[in-house]
Amino acid sequence: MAELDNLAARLIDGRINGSPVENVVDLERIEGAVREILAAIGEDPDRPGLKETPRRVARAYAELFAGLRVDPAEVLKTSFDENHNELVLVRDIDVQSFCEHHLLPFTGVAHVGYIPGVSGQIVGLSKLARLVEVYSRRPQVQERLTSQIADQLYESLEATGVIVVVECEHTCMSMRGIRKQGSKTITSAVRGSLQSDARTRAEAMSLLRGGA
Ligand SMILES: Nc1nc2c(ncn2[C@@H]2O[C@H](COP(=O)(O)OP(=O)(O)OP(=O)(O)O)[C@@H](O)[C@H]2O)c(=O)[nH]1
Ligand SMILES: [Zn+2]
Repeated sequence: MAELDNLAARLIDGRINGSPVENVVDLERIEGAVREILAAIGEDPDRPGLKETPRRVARAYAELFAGLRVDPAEVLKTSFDENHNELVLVRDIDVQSFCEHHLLPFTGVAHVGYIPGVSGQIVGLSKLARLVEVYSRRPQVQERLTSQIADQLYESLEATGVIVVVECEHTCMSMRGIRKQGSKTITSAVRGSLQSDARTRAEAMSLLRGGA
């Protein structure tokens, strides 16, 4: 498992640096736990329809929680010196994560923007989406997901400012519990000049809401 500690994320295609993620988690342990859950809810884990289920769930979990084994800093390691000093914003990055309270999915979008630092270092746009992926593919709360993305970007790029807005629907609120469908939770994290300068922040907010 240690082999994964420093690998860059290749999570969007279900692989980490070319290795299927299922090769690096304890599949048998997950399988055993899933068998237990099936038995505990009153199912027969050995009936034909469920026989392969623990194995399938284990492989699915390996993929869904692969972000735990990836160093987010690695994702942003490749940067370019472009001398660009204004806002770069990628809107509507798909988010698929799991609330850590119920291990149920929450899904939606993330908008990620930054103003490069004095050195003008920029990163490939896909790296912003990969950063979202690394932090999403873990047991999460939406607030932490949002601030982790912002903090990593701020730190790794030595950015002047960062803005991250995440909008998600939580199935733990729609499928169970209070059962309210369609409600969206919106969280934001701003750092640096995007925190201290209201005008810059307002401009970024307008862009991420679809303005020009
Ligand atoms: N702040 C925050 N809360 C979340 C997130 N995901 C799930 N939750 C909430 O976590 C809380 C857990 O509350 P508990 O009272 O411990 O658990 P519960 O009895 O299952 O709560 P109910 O969902 O109200 O039935 C719930 O209110 C969930 O809505 C998240 O990303 N951020
Ligand atoms: Zn939940």
